[in-house]
Amino acid sequence: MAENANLLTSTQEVIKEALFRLGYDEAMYELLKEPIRMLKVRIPVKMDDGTTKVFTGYRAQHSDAVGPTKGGIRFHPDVTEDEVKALSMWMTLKCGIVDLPYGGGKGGIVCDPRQMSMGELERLSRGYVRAISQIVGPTKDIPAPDVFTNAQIMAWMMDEYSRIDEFNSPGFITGKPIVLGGSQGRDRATAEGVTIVIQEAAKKCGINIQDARVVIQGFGNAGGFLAKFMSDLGAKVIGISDAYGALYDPDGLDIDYLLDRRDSFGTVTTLFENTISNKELLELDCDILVPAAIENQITAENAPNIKAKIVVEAANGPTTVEATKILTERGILLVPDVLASAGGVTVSYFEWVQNNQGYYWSAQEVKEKLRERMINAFENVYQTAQSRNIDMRLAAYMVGVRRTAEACRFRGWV
Ligand SMILES: NC(=O)C1=CN([C@@H]2O[C@H](COP(=O)(O)OP(=O)(O)OC[C@H]3O[C@@H](n4cnc5c(N)ncnc54)[C@H](O)[C@@H]3O)[C@@H](O)[C@H]2O)C=CC1
Ligand SMILES: O=C(O)CCC(=O)C(=O)O
Repeated sequence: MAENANLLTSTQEVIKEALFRLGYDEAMYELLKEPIRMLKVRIPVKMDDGTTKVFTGYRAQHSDAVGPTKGGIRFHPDVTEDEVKALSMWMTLKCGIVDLPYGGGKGGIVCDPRQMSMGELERLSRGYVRAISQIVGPTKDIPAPDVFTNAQIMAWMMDEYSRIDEFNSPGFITGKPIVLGGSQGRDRATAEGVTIVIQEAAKKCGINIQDARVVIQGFGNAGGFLAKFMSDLGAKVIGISDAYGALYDPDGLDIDYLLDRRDSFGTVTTLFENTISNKELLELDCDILVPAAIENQITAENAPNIKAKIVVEAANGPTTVEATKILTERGILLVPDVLASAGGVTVSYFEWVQNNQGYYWSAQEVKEKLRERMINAFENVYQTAQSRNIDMRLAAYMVGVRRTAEACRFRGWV
């Protein structure tokens, strides 16, 4: 049978199995198999050359049974409606796994920010907020950064929403600059969460981080901070990549140097002649492999060739359902995205809480609170997988979907 690389339908397969194993019926699956709300917008933007270009954007809200919806906004040429829907469903699962009072949301704009000026990006960001303003807000749906979006874009969006709302609304969006109500530690939170689960997974597999060889696909917010944290812990980061290629050194790469040379879109390999492909990178001999870029990177085709002992998904959706089965059967511990990358939304939640109370925490406080949630989440998913003899992705879906299903039941929806 051909492999299912459609992010939405493959997510639905696992959600269905998770719900049925938890004892829910077909009606609950019918409710949770798609977002409750999906807005498609067209955004006209005046370009620097005087022309007008019209961009397509989406905002999906998977479930608001538990609380407001929450999730990032992606600027990428490959954004599709199904991708945004699947991403919003994964946010519901993440929030359930780390126990945040949210449902999942996600947004995306089909564009290539690498080809746009700062002025064009600002007008696009503000236009998107105007287009979706009726369905978002601090108590409805709270956006955040994702691929090719950053604190500056969050700042423009917050400013635009505040104008519409006629009120300074820092709680509308997270991942803001600190001076606009951003939280300490949000910029590094995704990678910090990934580092914590790598440490927990390594303990389970008897791997000493200081002896570990690590390969990371993607060198942006998630992959870049992660490479730094892993090399600071004494691991040897032997491979990294970006959208254009990969760098490999069996003796370990100089991460500080590469971070210094990287551009704001996480690109660094274009400065080097001696590169390998992303495909080759994923199959390198290593102990820990971290896909931290985009979806559908580990498939039934290359899963048999993966040499890592642990695969930790910092990216959303990098491994197909079929590849998950192959890796699990091969005895490779796979820590799924909805668990591994939940550090970002966890500190986003902390940011929103701080905005709501108007009192701000120290970096240390944020770090400790994040650590506690990530360790509990890892242990909960790991024990579920062990006790039910299922793979870590299905276990994570079971842990993640349970609270939303319960909330739907108590509300009398199903
Ligand atoms: N930023 C965050 O807080 C969170 C990010 N994630 C996920 O982590 C992944 C990376 O996100 P960020 O680091 O925030 O994005 P980013 O925009 O900061 O960096 C993306 C990196 O991926 C590379 N990349 C893009 N297209 C690629 C391709 N076709 N092949 C190989 N590499 C490619 C880019 O060159 C760049 O190095 C995404 O899946 C995102 O959804 C998950 C949770 C939170
Ligand atoms: O920080 C957030 O609210 C969401 C981050 C996100 O989009 C993700 O975890 O995929």
